[in-house]
Amino acid sequence: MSRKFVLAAAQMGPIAADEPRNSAVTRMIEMMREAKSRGARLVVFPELALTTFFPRWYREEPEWRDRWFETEMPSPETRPLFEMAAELGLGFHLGYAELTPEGRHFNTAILVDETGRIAGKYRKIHLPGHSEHEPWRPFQHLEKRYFEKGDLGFPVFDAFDGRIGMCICNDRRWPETWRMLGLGGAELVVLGYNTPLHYPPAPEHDHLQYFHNELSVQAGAYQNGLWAAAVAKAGREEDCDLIGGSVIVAPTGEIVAKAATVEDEVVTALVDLDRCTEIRANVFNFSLHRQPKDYAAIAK
Ligand SMILES: NC(=O)N[C@@H](C(=O)O)c1ccc(O)cc1
Repeated sequence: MSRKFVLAAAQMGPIAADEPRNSAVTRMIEMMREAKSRGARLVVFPELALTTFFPRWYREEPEWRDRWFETEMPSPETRPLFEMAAELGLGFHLGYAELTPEGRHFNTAILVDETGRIAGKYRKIHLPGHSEHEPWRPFQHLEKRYFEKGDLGFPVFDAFDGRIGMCICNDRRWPETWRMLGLGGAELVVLGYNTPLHYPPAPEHDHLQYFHNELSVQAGAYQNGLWAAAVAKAGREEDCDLIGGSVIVAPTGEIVAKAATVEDEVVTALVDLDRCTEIRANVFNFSLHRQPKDYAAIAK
């Protein structure tokens, strides 16, 4: 049985603060049709894909925070994505802000299969930024204020005839994320990001933002012998420039597709999950070559 399929990365341009969810959903549905017309089986949307990147603002009112969160999935506004998935036979990955019935807030991503069923969920573990207002910054990065650390670990799901893992944005910079997913048997890792071009704590690194994105994703893919798709919300969003550069990366670490704009843009690649063994049976054959007894400090 061939385990080749077309994977689509659906980069999104900016979402304005006053852009309603149904507008973002309409943009996504258009990209689902585009992905399907190119033969895709799975389309990957960014982190927090339904709204603007609200952690850039400090506001104390709980009602202000909660308006960015989804209390159900699907909801009346997001159901069209699920219906389109089932109609087209096209799975998707979606990042959104999740408010649970118990009142917990997470930065979440789901994997939806070709029948429109939720096949997996992940809640972001490496929350970046800060939790208090820092007025010296030109914009805030308050993920540590508005979200709780994810509580689901790094799960890997059986879907698309393979093993699929997820992570979210800042998680991609951490080798532990990729190794946990690799140890879970992931053959494809999908993720979305909102990465500002300007990094206020170390502006001398601003010119490295695209490089660090590729460096992290290519290393994660190669060192664990898996495919990866990293998908941006990009462009000038409410006076904050976000990088584009969405990529699909092979288990060899090679970039096989890359977005060229900072707008809504679909890029596709033919992904053969069986190619993971090129790496996993050789240089990164975990059972032959890993030395976990010497890695104790990593888990402390
Ligand atoms: N949404 C994210 O997780 N974005 C992060 C990233 O790109 O890794 C990030 C981390 C620190 C910053 O000051 C800004 C952005």
